[in-house]
Amino acid sequence: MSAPATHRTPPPPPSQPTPTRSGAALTLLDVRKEYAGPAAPVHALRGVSLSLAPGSFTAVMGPSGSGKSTLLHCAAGLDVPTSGQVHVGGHDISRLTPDRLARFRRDHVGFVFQAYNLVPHLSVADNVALPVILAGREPDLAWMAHLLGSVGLSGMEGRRPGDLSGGQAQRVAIARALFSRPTLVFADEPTGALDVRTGTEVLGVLRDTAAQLGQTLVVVTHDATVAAAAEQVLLLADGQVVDRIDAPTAQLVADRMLGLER
Ligand SMILES: Nc1ncnc2c1ncn2[C@@H]1O[C@H](COP(=O)(O)OP(=O)(O)OP(=O)(O)O)[C@@H](O)[C@H]1O
Repeated sequence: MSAPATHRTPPPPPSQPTPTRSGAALTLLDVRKEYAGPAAPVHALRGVSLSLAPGSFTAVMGPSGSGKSTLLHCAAGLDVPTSGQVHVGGHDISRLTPDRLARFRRDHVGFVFQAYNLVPHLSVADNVALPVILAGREPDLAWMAHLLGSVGLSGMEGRRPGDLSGGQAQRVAIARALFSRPTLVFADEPTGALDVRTGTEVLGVLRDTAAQLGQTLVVVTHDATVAAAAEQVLLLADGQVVDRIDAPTAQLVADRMLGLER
């Protein structure tokens, strides 16, 4: 990945180098996002450029309101930037029509939310298969069995979400996100609703399964321990990437975050 900082150096100035697009799983070029505010527009992203290598695991951290979720949503095709480009597999997805963007998400993106977003009256197996069924495709049941085994849910196919612990429910959400074999997997605070031990286990499941499948993983988190499990951490402040930490440790991430919040 090329992003705008070097290993363990002070934060760079806000201007960011343009990364190369060749061979990257995901490239953002000068992405800006404005929302209408009550008085003035809110500048949620102010020119983010980055490039993620295929199969890499990146954590995104930053103070509340710094633009983390907006960044994830623009990169995943859940939202459209006001300007700038989002390249996936050589295509700029930032200017697709809503229909084509929906098809892009269905075929290329897995998303894990903090609140699991499972359908309560459907079984574990049906929750996992739902996006594929809604896309009009036949679910691959052998793949389902493999995936549920990988996330530690073998034998729980018939349970309803209400009969699962928080950690189990998030494992179902992870299996659902990975079931269509997406190239990009995004997770917004996937451990935010879990206790520390369960969160660590669930994150390990997400990281290991995505690594087995060669997927590019991007996780937004407030937790320095979660971020330290990534290969690199991007720090956002006021809508810009202001630092990057390679080979992060929890202490290093916590220290840099403290620096940002001062
Ligand atoms: N739909 C929206 N309409 C108007 N403003 C928005 C909208 N979504 C986000 N914002 C604003 O954009 C800025 C960035 O929000 P975003 O949710 O991306 O930040 P965040 O870093 O993910 O915050 P948190 O850590 O609190 O979840 C904030 O000022 C927020 O209030």
